[in-house]
Amino acid sequence: MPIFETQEETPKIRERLHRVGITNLRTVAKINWKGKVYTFLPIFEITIDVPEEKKGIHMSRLVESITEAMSEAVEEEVLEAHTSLEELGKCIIKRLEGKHPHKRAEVWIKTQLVIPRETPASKRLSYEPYDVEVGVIKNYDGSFEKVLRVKVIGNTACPHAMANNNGKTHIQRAVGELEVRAPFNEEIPLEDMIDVVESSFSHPTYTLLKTVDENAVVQGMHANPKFVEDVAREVFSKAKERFKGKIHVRVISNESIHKHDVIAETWS
Ligand SMILES: Nc1nc2c(ncn2[C@@H]2O[C@H](COP(=O)(O)OP(=O)(O)OP(=O)(O)O)[C@@H](O)[C@H]2O)c(=O)[nH]1
Ligand SMILES: [Fe+2]
Repeated sequence: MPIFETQEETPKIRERLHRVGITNLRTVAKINWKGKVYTFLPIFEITIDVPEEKKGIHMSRLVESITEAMSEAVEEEVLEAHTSLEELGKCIIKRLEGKHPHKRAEVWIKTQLVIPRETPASKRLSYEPYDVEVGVIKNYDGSFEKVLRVKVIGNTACPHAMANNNGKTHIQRAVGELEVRAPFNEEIPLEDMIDVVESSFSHPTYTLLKTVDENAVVQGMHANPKFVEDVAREVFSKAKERFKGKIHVRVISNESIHKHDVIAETWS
């Protein structure tokens, strides 16, 4: 049964589209992260451009590029294939080049990193989850850039209430987001980006807290009161110092005394 390649027809309305493809695709990815193989369950978005004279793209070829990159990893036991999420993204685009003509491509990988941490007082092991997103973009000129995003949950103790209530204050969880956009070969470890955000709150949060650890967090928060603006400024200045690229910071504090949140955002 012949297949009619309707995608190859010329559309009635001739407009170029910069991003067409697959989003919300869930699959598995194995990454050799510093010599240890980790399994991720990421959500992928993969797009290419469509020229004005083409009606559509051959969607299945984008999925093939992802699944083949995965199986290549699994078969070759991921010892050299993908040493980072961005390497995996670039490998998928390289596979796509052999499958589907295009000028511009993007692969976005959204997942969680779980990093072992020590609790502040009892020094127990606690596994801390962080949302991360890696975008690999092949521009029309063939250059590759990447966008790295981390989202970290910390807390803020309000300095204003503390100054006006003999040391008593309101404390809330806060979410810090840091994005760095840089040329592909720039060395920017996601875990360093996470450290920059996590060290800028009144205090980090932990999954495991024994009473002695809880005491340390409470003491630490009160000793380090921060506005949402203070957290954003600190993340921004540390990120500018440590990472070469375009920096974007956004901090939202889930205020414990309001039914709304407060936000602070800045970028280079
Ligand atoms: N361009 C386009 N494709 C769609 C759309 N909706 C579904 N499809 C996809 O069309 C795909 C099938 O077309 P192709 O990918 O070209 O499959 P094929 O022609 O058998 O495979 P090739 O020989 O590699 O071209 C399926 O994966 C569908 O998901 C849409 O809105 N636009
Ligand atoms: Fe096709």
